[in-house]
Amino acid sequence: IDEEGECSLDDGGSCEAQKNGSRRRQPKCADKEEECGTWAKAGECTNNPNYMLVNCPISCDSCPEPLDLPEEILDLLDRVSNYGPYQRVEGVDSEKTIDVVRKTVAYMENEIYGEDASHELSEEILEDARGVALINQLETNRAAIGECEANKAYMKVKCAPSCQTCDMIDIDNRCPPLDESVRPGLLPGELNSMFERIVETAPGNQTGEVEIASGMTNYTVHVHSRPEPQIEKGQQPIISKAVDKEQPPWVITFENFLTEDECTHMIEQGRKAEYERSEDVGEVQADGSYDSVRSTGRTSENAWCSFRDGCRNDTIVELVHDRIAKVTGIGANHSEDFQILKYEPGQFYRQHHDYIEHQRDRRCGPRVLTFFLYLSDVEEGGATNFPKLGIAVKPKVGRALLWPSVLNSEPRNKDGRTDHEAQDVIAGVKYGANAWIHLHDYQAAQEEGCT
Ligand SMILES: O=C(O)CCC(=O)C(=O)O
Ligand SMILES: [Fe+2]
Repeated sequence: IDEEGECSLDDGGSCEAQKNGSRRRQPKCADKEEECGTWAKAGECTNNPNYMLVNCPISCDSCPEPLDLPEEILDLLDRVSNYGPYQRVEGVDSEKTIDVVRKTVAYMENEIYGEDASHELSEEILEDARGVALINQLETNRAAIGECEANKAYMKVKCAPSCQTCDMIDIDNRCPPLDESVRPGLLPGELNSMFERIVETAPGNQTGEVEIASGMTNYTVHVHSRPEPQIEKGQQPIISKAVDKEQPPWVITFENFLTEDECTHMIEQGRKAEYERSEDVGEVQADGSYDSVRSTGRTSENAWCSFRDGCRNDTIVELVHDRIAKVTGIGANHSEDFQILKYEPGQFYRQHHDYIEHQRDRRCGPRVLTFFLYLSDVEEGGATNFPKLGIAVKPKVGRALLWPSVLNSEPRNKDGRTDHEAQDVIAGVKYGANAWIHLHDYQAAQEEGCT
């Protein structure tokens, strides 16, 4: 402390503490395992921070700076360290954040680890509450600014301790089974009748004048593959798996499904949401979600057109979702957010199927249809090829491609014949968009973290 009574040296706060006359102590910061040092040397602090920063803070050099804080808060921070890494609480929301920390610690000590705790969460899930959903700075801050309510699906699982929702980490608690009385997007037999109706009613396929309904375009439909109608000696179409397997699946394209302006607008929306390297579905996590993994079979970039970036509720984007819903007869709530794709020369997506097995038994149900939109012309390459069907569709601005991932007789089950690939773009840039349509309400399932 200098002559004017001010602290002239930056000594990490010790002088300030002396000056204010407050007592100073460091939160108890200790390694909890003997192997901490060895693990830290092996790089585990960066490879496995969820575990290491909680259990080996000394070896990871993550002990907090000496703090000039009241005893009650220091004590609180020590108790937090039983469940997550040390945190700094600072900034404009620090009062609210400290409140969240108080509630969180009490919740963990009593309702989760207390002697009278009545939950039935497994060890694995509790581990997850400390790992994936550990109490960290970011999550308490988010909880403090009301994110537990505003961003429910994510927060209740990924920030469960701070939102006091650890029971929600268990997918069985979070996602009760779907009400059997809810009508699925397709009943057995409706896949064929849907495609037949789409072909028959395409405005561009009509002879004579047609009125284009509001929000719709004057598209024409081309059939690349279809099952021959199998009509019982009377009138009813035969709905059977045997017939499904004998007959080729539907693949149709739409010309002028989108206007050029709509295509440009969607590409721009993708830019706002930011194109990033595309990923595939990875491994199941303790909370029942699946992580995403980079794969060598898919080298494009994509952007999700979600509410988060104001994309899904963009006027044109909504118009396109509604157009697809009118054509398929399946509500836009059954559709995932558009995944807007960008392929530069040399980029591709190797042979795969869009059906995701684990979703068959989830609230959203499986993907039943892919409505694929071509948003740009491509100079050379970039066709969507169906190797098992001998069909290749070239990109063209405004064109759309529709195919099923499931069987007409069993809309929950995969039709393995609609494997496809995005061939290498050779010259130009290809933009496209996937709308994956599910058997059930995908948007509702997504909001609950149940996909
Ligand atoms: O880009 C294409 O033509 C198809 C893309 C595709 O199959 C996918 O994203 O699942
Ligand atoms: Fe695909």
